[in-house]
Order: sequence, then structure tokens, then C-alpha cells
Amino acid sequence: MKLGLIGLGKMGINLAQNMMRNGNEVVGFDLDTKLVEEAAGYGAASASSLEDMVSQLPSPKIVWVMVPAGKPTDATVDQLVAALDKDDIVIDGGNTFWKDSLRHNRLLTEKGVHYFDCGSSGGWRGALNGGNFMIGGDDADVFETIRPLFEGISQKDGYLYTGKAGSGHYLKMVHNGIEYGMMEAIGEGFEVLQASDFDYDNEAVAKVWNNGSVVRSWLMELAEDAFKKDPNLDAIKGRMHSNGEGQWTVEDAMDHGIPTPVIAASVMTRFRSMQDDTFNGKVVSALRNGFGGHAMDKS
Ligand SMILES: O=C(O)[C@H](O)[C@@H](O)[C@H](O)[C@H](O)COP(=O)(O)O
Repeated sequence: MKLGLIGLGKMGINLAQNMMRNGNEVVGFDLDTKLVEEAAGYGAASASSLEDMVSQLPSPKIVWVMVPAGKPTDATVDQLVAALDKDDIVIDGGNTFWKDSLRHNRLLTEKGVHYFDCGSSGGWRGALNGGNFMIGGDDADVFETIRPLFEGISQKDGYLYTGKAGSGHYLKMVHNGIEYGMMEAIGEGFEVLQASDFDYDNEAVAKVWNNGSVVRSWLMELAEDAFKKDPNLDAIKGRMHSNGEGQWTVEDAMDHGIPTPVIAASVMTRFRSMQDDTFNGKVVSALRNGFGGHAMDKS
């Protein structure tokens, strides 16, 4: 099929190649013209604006949005509401917060445009070679018209139509909550090994665990790769950025009264990692000193 792709960053440009390799025609658009040229080098048709991209598509038009979640996706959806017509299709492949997806669904549906919220997993490698997709959307029949696209760009059994709008991005949010907890457990385990009385080779440990152990996994393979390049990760800081999905998972769990201590702790640990010092620590230190005369480290 022929479709427009907005957002040719590291996910989008790889997805474009994957789509074209699987028999689709892609019209690529990005605010960065260099990325549009790069996509053209892989065989995508170029668009100079979102409207130009839309004008190059046959009806019903299919547009895949692959821009950062939040304001950039909001702005893109607003433009698409203006540029598209009844029966056109929008697929948001980004990590949009599911309640924003519901709002986007409302905006597009009012115009008769079908909306699919698609959680995309597997990183840039998956986008390029076969990814994993969780797709929500109110109209199951319309999903059938875009199923062949997912059949081509996914790993075998690597996509799922999850039901009504919002359910795709919701599922991806929970996936990422799990991802936070798994990575935190791996990180903690290696920190214990680092501090132990024994002399472990991190790469060798990750490697042996990747061959038949219960904790073998893609994340452990990525750990093995990282330790191979830098045995004690001396070149990087332990600051853990986050895009929000772990936090959203915990917030939604709390709304439902569901305890998620592992995911919650992993979110808090990420936040703590971004601070050089804490006011909390200063307060506790001052209190210990107050009641027990315990030592305080001066700043
Ligand atoms: O499944 C995936 O392929 C990843 O989860 C991907 O979506 C992305 O790398 C995360 O959004 C990072 O999320 P954090 O920045 O919150 O760790």
C-alpha cells in the first residue's frame, strides 16, 4: 500500500525502509529536510510539507505518525484533522499517553477519519528489521484494511489488534512499566556483583546467563554488548532518563488500586538518579544529627 510517514528520526527512517522492503510505497515528511533527503536515498517519495505529503496519497489516505509524544504529536494531529477527509486513516506509532490518544481519536473521528493508536516496540532495530506493534482503534473492520501493512513490518506473531481506541498505547505503557522493572532488577543485580567480595567479569556473567539461564533475555544480551564495549561502564554516568511511561503505569495502577511496588520503585530510582544531591537527604541528615548527634557530611 502507499502511505505517508511523518517523522523520519531514528525510528521513522528505519520504519520507512522496513515498509518499503515489504512492498509498500512511502511518502516521507519531516520538518528536517535533511532527513527527507535521507529517506529519499532509501527510495521514499519526498514531501515538502504535511499538506504536500497528503496530496501525494491516493484515497483513502493512510498516514503513519512517528514523532515524539506530547506537543509534537498533538500539533501533527491538529494538522491532520485539517488536511484529511472522511475514511482516511491515521496511525500514531509513537509513545503517546493513552488519554491523549483518546483525545486524538475524538478529534479525528469528528472528521470521519479513522484513528489507530499503535504502540511500537523493539527500538530502531525492530523498526528496521521487524518490530512489535500493539494497535488499538474503534473500527475492527478498518483495521483489516491495514493488517497487511503490520503483517509485513512485524516479527512473526509480533502485532496485535487490541480493541477500542486507546488500548494500543495503554498496552505499550504497561509494557514499558514492565521494561522499567526488568531493567532495574538487572541493574541492581550487577551492582551487587560489583560490590561483592568476588571478582566477576560482567560481560562473562551476562554471557553465561544468556545461555540457558532463567534470566536470559534481549535485555541481558544488550547488557552483554555494553560490558563487552566497556567492562565496568566507566565511560557513562548512572543517570537514567525517562520518557514517562513507567510513571504513567504507576499512576494508572494507583487509580485502579493495584499495587505495583517494583515498577514504582524503578520509577523513583530513575528520578533519584537524575539528582546530584537531595534536599530529602539533607533533612534526614540534619534530623539524625539533631536527635543523636550523628555525623553530617558538609556540602
Ligand atoms: O519498547 C520499546 O522499544 C521501548 O520501550 C521504546 O519505546 C523506548 O525506548 C522507550 O520509550 C524508552 O522509554 P523511557 O525513556 O521511559 O525509558
